[in-house]
Amino acid sequence: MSEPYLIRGVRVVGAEPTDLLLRDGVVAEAGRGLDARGATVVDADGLVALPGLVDLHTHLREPGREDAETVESGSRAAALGGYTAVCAMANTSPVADTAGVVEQVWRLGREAGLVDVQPIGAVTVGLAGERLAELGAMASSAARVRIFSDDGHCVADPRLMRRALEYVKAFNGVIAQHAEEPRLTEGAQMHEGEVSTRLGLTGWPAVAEEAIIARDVLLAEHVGSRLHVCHVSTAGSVEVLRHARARGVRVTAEVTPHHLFFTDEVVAGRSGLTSPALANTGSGAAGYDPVFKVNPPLRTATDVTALREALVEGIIDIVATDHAPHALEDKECEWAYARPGMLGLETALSVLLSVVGERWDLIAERMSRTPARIAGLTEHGRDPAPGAHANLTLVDPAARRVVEPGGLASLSRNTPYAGTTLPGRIVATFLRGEPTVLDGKAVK
Ligand SMILES: NC(=O)N[C@@H](CC(=O)O)C(=O)O
Ligand SMILES: [Zn+2]
Ligand SMILES: [Zn+2]
Repeated sequence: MSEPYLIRGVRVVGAEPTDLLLRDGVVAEAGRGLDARGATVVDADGLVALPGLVDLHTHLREPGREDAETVESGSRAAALGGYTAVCAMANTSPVADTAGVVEQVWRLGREAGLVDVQPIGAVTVGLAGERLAELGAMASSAARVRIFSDDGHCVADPRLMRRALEYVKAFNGVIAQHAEEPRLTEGAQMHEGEVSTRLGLTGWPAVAEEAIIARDVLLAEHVGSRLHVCHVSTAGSVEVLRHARARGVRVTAEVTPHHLFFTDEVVAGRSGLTSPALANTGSGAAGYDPVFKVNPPLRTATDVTALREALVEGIIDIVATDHAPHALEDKECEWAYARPGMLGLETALSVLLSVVGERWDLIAERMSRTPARIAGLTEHGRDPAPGAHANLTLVDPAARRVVEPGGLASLSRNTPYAGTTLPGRIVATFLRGEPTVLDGKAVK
């Protein structure tokens, strides 16, 4: 059993300061002026406690690309970002399409012991989009997989998608779709629009995303299954989701921090929004910087505004990082050859703070409670109150920091926020009452 911790004077989800006693993995007591009784005291004056953040969309790269990230390094990045649980995407090598691979990832997560690593299983064998993977075996494995995704690829075949949705109903699973009609994005390099025309890069049209979401919400409605939409990036997608919600379709959706923050203008070397958070964006001044290459691509200011409004309104349920580490040789090369994807775990909370301000209840809802519910992670996503598992993070909202790629715990360096000043700092994170981060540093 872990030693007890007394967190002194913390504002739980922004409320009036109180003390929290963490003992035996749970919040044992809450209230002012608690007796330390041998517990280690953490002075949390001015800090806000949030339920430990839960990321529904993380790429950990193990097995296969341990040079870019491992379960351990990604877990450390997650803890430093305030996370207590992450869902690990299946596009590893080998692909997480069998009980064996998901159990391996799950076990590596337990060994690292920094966050709960919940593996996501592939929908199709090898992500090839041809036949269903062993969904049932992954669900009944030790990893207890409930989310399935071919992320990186779209399950483009409508009949396969239908069968996957039907199959996972038996164990209340969910299919997380990377919505991209592949025929509409062949050779695509960035968002299709004014900027792509100016730069002479092949465009990735918004309709390639919207068409798949429209199809999938209709399929989910038809078979009565749960659908989750990964990294929603366009205003049109928000409208499709709004329509589906009104019809009572069981669909949830995520947006990434980067789609809330950047526009396609950064590809041309300019910041596209007039938000003060963007005025100090330090990187990308030269244009064509592959750090901004991502799938789906960064969109227009109209899209960013629609995504922000949808997140506040709840049409988009959660923020998920799509943390996508890539080795130097895959990113520091010509735009066309660079892999898509950017880091996210260590900056997500700060980015959301810069976008929505100190709306702590909204932040807790979108970054912890709802993602925990979608993933079925019952030990997570509960506000720190007596009886709850002691999975929480302490944030200093007054702190500011300049993001330095070399200072990140991720093995990769592809952060789009290099040189950017962001608000907020994670001071401590606790997983079942044990600190994984203290004084802003990883404990192990
Ligand atoms: N987002 C990305 O641009 N890349 C992701 C795959 C994905 O999320 O589609 C990756 O695995 O690198
Ligand atoms: Zn994806
Ligand atoms: Zn992804």
